[in-house]
Amino acid sequence: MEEASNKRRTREHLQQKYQSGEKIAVLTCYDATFANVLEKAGIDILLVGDSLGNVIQGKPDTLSVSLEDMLYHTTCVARSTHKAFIIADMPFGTFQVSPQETFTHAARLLAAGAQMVKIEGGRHMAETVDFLTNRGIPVCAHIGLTPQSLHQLGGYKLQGKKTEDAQRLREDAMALQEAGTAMLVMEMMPATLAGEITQRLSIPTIGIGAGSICSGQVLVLHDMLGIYPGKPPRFVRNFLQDTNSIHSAVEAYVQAVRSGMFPANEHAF
Ligand SMILES: Nc1nc(=O)c2c([nH]1)NC[C@@H]1CN(c3ccc(C(=O)N[C@@H](CCC(=O)O)C(=O)O)cc3)CN21
Ligand SMILES: CC(C)C(=O)C(=O)O
Ligand SMILES: [Mg+2]
Repeated sequence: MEEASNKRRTREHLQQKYQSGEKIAVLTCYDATFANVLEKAGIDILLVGDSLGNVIQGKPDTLSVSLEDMLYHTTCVARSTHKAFIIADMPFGTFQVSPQETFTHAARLLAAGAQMVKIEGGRHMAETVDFLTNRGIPVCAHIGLTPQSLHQLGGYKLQGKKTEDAQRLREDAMALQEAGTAMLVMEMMPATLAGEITQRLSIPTIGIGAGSICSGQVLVLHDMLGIYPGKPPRFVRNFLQDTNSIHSAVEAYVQAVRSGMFPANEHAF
């Protein structure tokens, strides 16, 4: 019934999927043509990620992606879709200063067509999540490997390996949920830790390099098509190599996420 509907997906649709135990399939998307393919292939959520700094702009990291960049790509994705749920990343520097300033920036992303914004960070972002949530802006939080903290973390590395780091991530997740977070991305964390957090929370979790127990999965589109240059991270699977079109590759991804076939142990930590 839901799949037949031509209306824009809402948080209620996602909540229904989450409660029925159906896995949520997410991919990043930055432009109109791919957005159209992804929507037709049944992707639940299109994430306009700040990974566009790497993938679209050819930068070494996401740190210099601007709000204007995010607004432009969010507009492209929103304009060309009619039912996909769209989340936009808040880029580095636009959500750290104050909840008030963050609201102003997040409101622009919603005006550009996003239904939810994503913010990197743990318990220290709880106040901002609370502020936005109470003023009409749903927030997805992002913990574990938070690429915007590259220089703080010392590289794109697995997070939560030490007992005390794992405990901090558990507490971050609880604090963010408490503050009203609608969804939680967990990146590059041990599968057992991400699974434990998922079972403890009452909001959907979306994993990337966080094992198969999460409520859903996300990958960077160009990674799962095998066209991003360089050695892909361990959590990436190339879905294009066994099919003959991008549409089929994306359908295979949706199917693999829904059936629990992706991620396999080889993609997890
Ligand atoms: N194309 C692309 N894909 C991504 O997943 C991605 C981006 N860009 N840009 C922003 C961040 C950066 N991310 C990254 C980048 C590198 C690794 C990586 O090299 N992982 C290694 C392990 C490194 C280690 O533990 O020391 C791996 O083999 O998984 C992981 C995530 C995830 N995000
Ligand atoms: C990989 C996902 C979670 C992301 O934040 C991005 O694409 O920017
Ligand atoms: Mg991002």
